[in-house]
Amino acid sequence: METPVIVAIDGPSGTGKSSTSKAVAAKLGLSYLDTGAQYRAMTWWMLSNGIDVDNAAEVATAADKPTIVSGTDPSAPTITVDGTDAAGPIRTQEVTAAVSAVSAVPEVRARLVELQRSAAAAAPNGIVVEGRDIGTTVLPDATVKIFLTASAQARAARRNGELNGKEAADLAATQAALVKRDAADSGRKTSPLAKADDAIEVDTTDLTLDQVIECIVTLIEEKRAAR
Ligand SMILES: Nc1ncnc2c1ncn2[C@@H]1O[C@H](COP(=O)(O)OP(=O)(O)OP(=O)(O)O)[C@@H](O)[C@H]1O
Ligand SMILES: Nc1ccn([C@@H]2O[C@H](COP(=O)(O)O)[C@@H](O)[C@H]2O)c(=O)n1
Repeated sequence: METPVIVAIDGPSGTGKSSTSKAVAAKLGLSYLDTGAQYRAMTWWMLSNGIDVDNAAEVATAADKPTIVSGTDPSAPTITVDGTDAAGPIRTQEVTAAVSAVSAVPEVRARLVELQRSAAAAAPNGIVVEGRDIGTTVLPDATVKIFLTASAQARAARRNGELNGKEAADLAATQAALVKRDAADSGRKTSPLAKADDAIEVDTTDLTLDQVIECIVTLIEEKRAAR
């Protein structure tokens, strides 16, 4: 049997990590894990349980309380918190605004990194794991490490495109929010958003999603062939 392939995909917000990772995993028959969804799930639980997310000590004490379970099928990824489907609630603005503070707390990271490593170890054919510190901290021995980037303008336009005219989104405000979250994620002490030294950087600004997927599938296949 072939050795499972472990793919780490990191990068700032809105660079295409989720869309790309799901498609690459589906194409190659691998599992898929969205670690951002786990930090969001932890944040949602904190907000729902009256924890002051700006009080790191309070967050640290509560970090081992919620039971967070991620389903790793790339065609139907799931996330539950204490048995409740959290896929919708973790995408609210309230959670997005609070998640960087919660994810900066070392006790939160320790708890979730353990879950992430267990998911990778349990994936029968291998896994694509996306986040901010997968290549640097969670899976430093990953077979392939990718660091996705894109200009802040392109990322904001992509995010606004998701709204399909449902809301009159202000492009400048979207961009400012993305840049603010990236700064918080890059500036924290524990496992900041960073490119691993051995990661391949792919600038997606002028690439279509299909081109990015193809590029990463090719990189993985080349690595596999060379093993
Ligand atoms: N290369 C691309 N060209 C155009 N649109 C793209 C490209 N890649 C992704 N998108 C779109 O950009 C949006 C953001 O992508 P996605 O959610 O995959 O990014 P992300 O890096 O996972 O974001 P976050 O870190 O905030 O969760 C989605 O609407 C997606 O369809
Ligand atoms: N490995 C990771 C993944 C995510 N985070 C934090 O979660 C936030 C939400 O991530 P999305 O991918 O869903 O946008 C992100 O802004 C980080 O604060 C993390 O710390 N480490």
